[in-house]
Amino acid sequence: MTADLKPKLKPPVAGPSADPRPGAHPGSGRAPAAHALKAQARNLNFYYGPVQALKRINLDLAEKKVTALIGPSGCGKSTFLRCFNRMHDLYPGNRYEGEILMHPDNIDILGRQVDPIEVRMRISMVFQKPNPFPKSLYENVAYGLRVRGVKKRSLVDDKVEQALRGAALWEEVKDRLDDLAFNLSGGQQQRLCIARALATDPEILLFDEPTSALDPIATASIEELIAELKEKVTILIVTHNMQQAARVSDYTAFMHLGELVEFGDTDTIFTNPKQKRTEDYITGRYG
Ligand SMILES: Nc1ncnc2c1ncn2[C@@H]1O[C@H](COP(=O)(O)OP(=O)(O)OP(=O)(O)O)[C@@H](O)[C@H]1O
Repeated sequence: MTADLKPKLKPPVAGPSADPRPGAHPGSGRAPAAHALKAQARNLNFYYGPVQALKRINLDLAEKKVTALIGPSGCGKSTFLRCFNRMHDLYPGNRYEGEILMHPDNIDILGRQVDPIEVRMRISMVFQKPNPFPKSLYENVAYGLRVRGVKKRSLVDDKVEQALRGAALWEEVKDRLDDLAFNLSGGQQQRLCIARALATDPEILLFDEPTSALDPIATASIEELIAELKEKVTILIVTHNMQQAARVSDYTAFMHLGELVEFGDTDTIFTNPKQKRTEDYITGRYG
């Protein structure tokens, strides 16, 4: 554990669930006991000032698996995702209730004493539109390391190469690391943002509709990359594209009006949902 992330000790969490039926109740998103847990949202409420955007969300993230968040526009997917790296702290009036426990440390990452900057090192985010900094490729990837105070050039070089390899971009850019990031194609820029997110060795990667601004070929390469990345990291992805959720995820959570309606393994959610609202959504009856 990193020293800055001071643990707020909680009683040990006794396995994923006493209830073996994932998503058996609205608001219950428990991963099957077969998988280790990386994080758990517990009774999570979130408010934008007076507006409650998340209502008692309970969701488990299985370690080194991909969990997709689906649901109609405005249901709270991005709001939920952003709780995981404390993005909402940047705006006054936003308020969390409940917990997000990160394992194995069992730390509540929403705890006041936990440094949000350190949370963002361990839980990195990739946004909808590629958003590289107006800097060189090298400096984009090195950014998080510099924030962490890593100065040794050889170490930064190694980490930058490792992250670019991890994002399947190294071979394309290794001879032009000093070029401006904006000179890359959209798909390359998104992979650069993934490399930037990987450079600090995060344990969880958050993707907020990472391919919605990309063409089908670039989309396919990001989806392939997600399949490779889950060997190393736990992934939570928001997507509007249900085929994408079905292709890339192991688990799917369906949200509606700020609630978690149903959670389960992706095949089951798409072929045999238990809740009518889920079925209506995946069959295109609304949303
Ligand atoms: N900054 C904000 N201030 C007030 N309300 C907000 C803010 N951002 C989002 N909301 C509200 O919170 C609710 C959830 O929004 P959110 O963006 O999380 O939904 P979403 O499921 O990600 O939607 P989309 O699929 O359209 O991106 C919506 O009712 C939205 O209007």
